[in-house]
Amino acid sequence: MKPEETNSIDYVMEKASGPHFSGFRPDGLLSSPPSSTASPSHRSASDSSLALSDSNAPKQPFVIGVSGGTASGKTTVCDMIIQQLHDHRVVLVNQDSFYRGLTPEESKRVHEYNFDHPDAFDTEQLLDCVQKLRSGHSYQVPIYDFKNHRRSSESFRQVNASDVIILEGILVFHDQRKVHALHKHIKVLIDADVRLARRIRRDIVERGRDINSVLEQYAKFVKPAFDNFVLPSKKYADVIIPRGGENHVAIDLIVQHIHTKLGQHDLCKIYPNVYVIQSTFQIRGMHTLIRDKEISKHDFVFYSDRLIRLVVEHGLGYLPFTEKQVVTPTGSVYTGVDFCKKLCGVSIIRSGESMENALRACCKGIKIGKILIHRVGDNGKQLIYEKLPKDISERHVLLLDPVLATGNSFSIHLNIGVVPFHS
Ligand SMILES: Nc1ncnc2c1ncn2[C@@H]1O[C@H](COP(=O)(O)OP(=O)(O)O)[C@@H](O)[C@H]1O
Ligand SMILES: Nc1ccn([C@@H]2O[C@H](COP(=O)(O)O)[C@@H](O)[C@H]2O)c(=O)n1
Repeated sequence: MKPEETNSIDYVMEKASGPHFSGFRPDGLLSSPPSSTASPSHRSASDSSLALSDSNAPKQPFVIGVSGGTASGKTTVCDMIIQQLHDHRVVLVNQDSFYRGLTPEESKRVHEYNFDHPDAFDTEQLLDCVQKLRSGHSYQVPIYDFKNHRRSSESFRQVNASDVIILEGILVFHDQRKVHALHKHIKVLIDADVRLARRIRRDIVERGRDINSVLEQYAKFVKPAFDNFVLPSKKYADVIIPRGGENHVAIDLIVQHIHTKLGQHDLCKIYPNVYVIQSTFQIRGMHTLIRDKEISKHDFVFYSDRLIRLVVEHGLGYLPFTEKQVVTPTGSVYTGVDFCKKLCGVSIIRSGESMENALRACCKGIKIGKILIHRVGDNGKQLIYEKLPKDISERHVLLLDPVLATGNSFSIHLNIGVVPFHS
């Protein structure tokens, strides 16, 4: 196929007559969405693309600290960030969960207890938690009850390893060891009178307090601790969010920044309908072989071909199918699927002939209208992105040649991508 034909996707689309898609999608028939290096388990079964990664290595999570005075809107801001990062695995760790439980003696004199002093927290345990999550382990986070000032003895909240860890609390920046564990420091600042008003309402409604005890505690402990411990760390903040959760602009900017840090160059980030096939040792083994400069030509072709077939087979699973019933030789009815015999476009990014041949071989019995080949060089991801057709979300399957990335950094993240149909 000539390079100029790579521009003819529009032509293929226009030529296509009638609806291309049946309402039926074969998602349920596919294996469950794989873990991707980019946004692993958050992809739903209805996400309609896949890509194959050869890197099982867990990425270092991005760790953010959000601090600020009591009732400044820290939790609200974190919730908003988490909502916007829906395509990533994000966990919130509240410093509050690590309050030490009061001894019976302390409980009797609770009005004299300073919950706003750093010693009120089990900082060692909090650091242990952050450390474990950073290194990819899950953690059983305590559940703290503000009404009786104790941790639950039976239940924990299981927090799993994630792409982003958000650590939230009044004194997150107080301990230097915590500060060092964080990649970004965010401070929520809001007028003291607004905070006090919100705290009064919250503590009465949610934390079982009365107005007098809230005001007394505020004057005796909360305000002095804010002045001594919370406010001074403002100078270490990377981002200050005035007006808390009302500040949508600041929150959007933070989310954008996190997206960037998590790897904007992943194809998955650019094309949200791409997802990653879980890499197996067998796949990694083949990638290892084809990258080895000592490999013989015969073996290179052999293993590349196997990889290519894998991606083609996966890609074809995303073509449009309709439900079809057949009668088996024993007379029973089998409900299966049949390919919608409508025109499809299939784009192949940088094809040696092997990819196209594998596709044609795999497509026997399926009418692929046209195969479009996008030739790109293999020496730089930028080139690959530029060459990707802009309309890949519509009406055609796009395959990335697994050999494409051999030897360049792009391959570490993504070797094979299939961007299939959108319904
Ligand atoms: N922008 C806002 N407008 C009105 N109430 C708010 C706003 N942001 C937070 N609140 C309320 O203030 C209280 C404290 O907010 P929260 O986010 O839990 O603060 P923090 O985590 O800093 O203690 C909650 O009851 C919350 O519903
Ligand atoms: N048993 C407790 C524990 C803590 N507090 C107060 O909670 C505040 C921190 O929580 P925020 O959600 O407001 O950040 C802190 O100011 C403590 O005074 C409490 O009242 N009782």
